[in-house]
Amino acid sequence: MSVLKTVRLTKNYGVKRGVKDIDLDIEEREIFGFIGPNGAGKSTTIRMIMQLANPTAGEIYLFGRQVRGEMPELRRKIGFLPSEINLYKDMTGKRLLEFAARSYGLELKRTRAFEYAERLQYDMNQKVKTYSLGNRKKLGIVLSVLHNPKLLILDEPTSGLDPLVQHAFFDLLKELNEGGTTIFFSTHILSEVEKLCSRVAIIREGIMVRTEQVADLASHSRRNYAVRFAEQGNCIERFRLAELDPDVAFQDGVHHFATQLPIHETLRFLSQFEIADISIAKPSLEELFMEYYGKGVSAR
Ligand SMILES: Nc1ncnc2c1ncn2[C@@H]1O[C@H](COP(=O)(O)OP(=O)(O)OP(=O)(O)O)[C@@H](O)[C@H]1O
Repeated sequence: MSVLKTVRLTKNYGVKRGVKDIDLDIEEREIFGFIGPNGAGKSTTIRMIMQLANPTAGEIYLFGRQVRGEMPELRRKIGFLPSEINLYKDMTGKRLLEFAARSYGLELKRTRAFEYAERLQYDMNQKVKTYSLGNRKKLGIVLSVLHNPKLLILDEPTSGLDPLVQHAFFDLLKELNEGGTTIFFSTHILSEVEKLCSRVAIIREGIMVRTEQVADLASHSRRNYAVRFAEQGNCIERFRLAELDPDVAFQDGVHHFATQLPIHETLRFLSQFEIADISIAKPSLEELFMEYYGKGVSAR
């Protein structure tokens, strides 16, 4: 079942670019990553899903129902962590959590909030105005999961968390997911996607460039070649290697290039010449992302 779906979701900020034609479809129990560089449009998309910003065009479906105006019964099934958290500063974290629990008809001590706080090393007895960024984030996280939501939407949840707390937080997310919570989170950090997600959507300059299984990302046809020919020296021009890759480079006797051509075609081309040594490697996930981020990849 689709838990969160957007169809051609678009937001224009006057003449400024927001996001265009965002199509997401997140299945029940997925951990889905929404990755893109700063300013790509992640928060804009999430704010529309959470009805904090009005779409210019497009549709949003939550749990199979189209979102139109306020829908408090849907909101109760969702846990949300905004990228910037504004909270009542004169209250302690505990008071705020009590307040939030009550709004869901729950008693704080009957929720798992104390356990979560301990796992995230969060002292809920301090007043919010004394909080560091990390502590605000921790409170935001506990607030977002307090009511055991079916869908958790997290906008850059790890910024401000130290590595130890991040680790505890990821464990918590995995556990919630195993318990049935669908998770959608935005990030610009690739390793977070690799660690947690089954699928990922890549957004760049307001446009989704790809949605893919994380496991499939590294298995694309592009391969990195390193070739040493029997003939000494730089053979790029002599062997017309730029036909395989205009960015071919020669270093320490080895020719380096990458191509999406089928391997057998590349080898057929290269075997016109005497090869002393060759290695063929899959690109790393990091390289693939840099390609999606950096170059003009056509939207699909
Ligand atoms: N309220 C606003 N008014 C005008 N432009 C906005 C507004 N909010 C966002 N934008 C613009 O929309 C684009 C997308 O911004 P958004 O905050 O959604 O990106 P992001 O992917 O969440 O970035 P980051 O990782 O830096 O948080 C940017 O060009 C930004 O300047």
